[in-house]
Amino acid sequence: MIDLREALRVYFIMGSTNCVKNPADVLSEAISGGITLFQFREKGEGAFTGSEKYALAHKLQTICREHHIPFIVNDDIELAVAIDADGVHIGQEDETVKTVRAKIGADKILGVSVHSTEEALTAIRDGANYFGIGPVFPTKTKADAKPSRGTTLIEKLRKDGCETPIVGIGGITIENAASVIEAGADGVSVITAISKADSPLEAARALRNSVILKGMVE
Ligand SMILES: Cc1ncsc1CCOP(=O)(O)O
Ligand SMILES: C=C1C=NC(C)=NC1=N
Repeated sequence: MIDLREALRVYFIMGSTNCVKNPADVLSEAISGGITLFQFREKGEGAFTGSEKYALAHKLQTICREHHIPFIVNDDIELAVAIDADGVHIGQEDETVKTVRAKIGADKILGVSVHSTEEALTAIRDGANYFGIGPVFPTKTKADAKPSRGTTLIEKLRKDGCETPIVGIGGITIENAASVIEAGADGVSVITAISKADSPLEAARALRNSVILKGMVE
């Protein structure tokens, strides 16, 4: 298993509907800019389905493999298993953590979105490897996102002694990313900040510089 705390540092998420340019080009640029992990999230209005979704997933997975970047699939467990993704990310409304862990096996990465201490405890008990916590700041990307809550829950979990790797999500930009790390998250995950940038490469690089602690190995 990779060192998840490091892998979560600059966590890029996207699907075809988030991109202005060709998704493969956006991902390649983001990797060149220094993202540390990628999540394929093909969801919402106009998203691919079926064989087109599989084809795009495989194409983006190939790019990640070439650069040794972990490839995570959002929600679609069947797809993740079919293409041997490095892991999956699920929300509270998807299958249970227990069921998903059984389907993907012990050595895959399993991320879970949590919105409370109770959800976090259950996720850990059932085999989650990291938490996605948000929306931290207001976001327009996820239509049904809960109200943004800042870094309150991240700080609370850390104060209560939670050691589980955490990534913040929701409205994170180059300007506010450092505050999410300072609150105790191991990394930041973004869609818009990179996928809609004129230069996804420059955006990824700037985001990385804002969250990589000075002195850490580049
Ligand atoms: C998938 C998801 N979950 C909570 S907010 C969000 C969307 C984050 O997108 P952006 O980085 O563009 O705000
Ligand atoms: C909803 C989400 C929350 N957190 C992460 C990391 N990914 C997601 N898709």
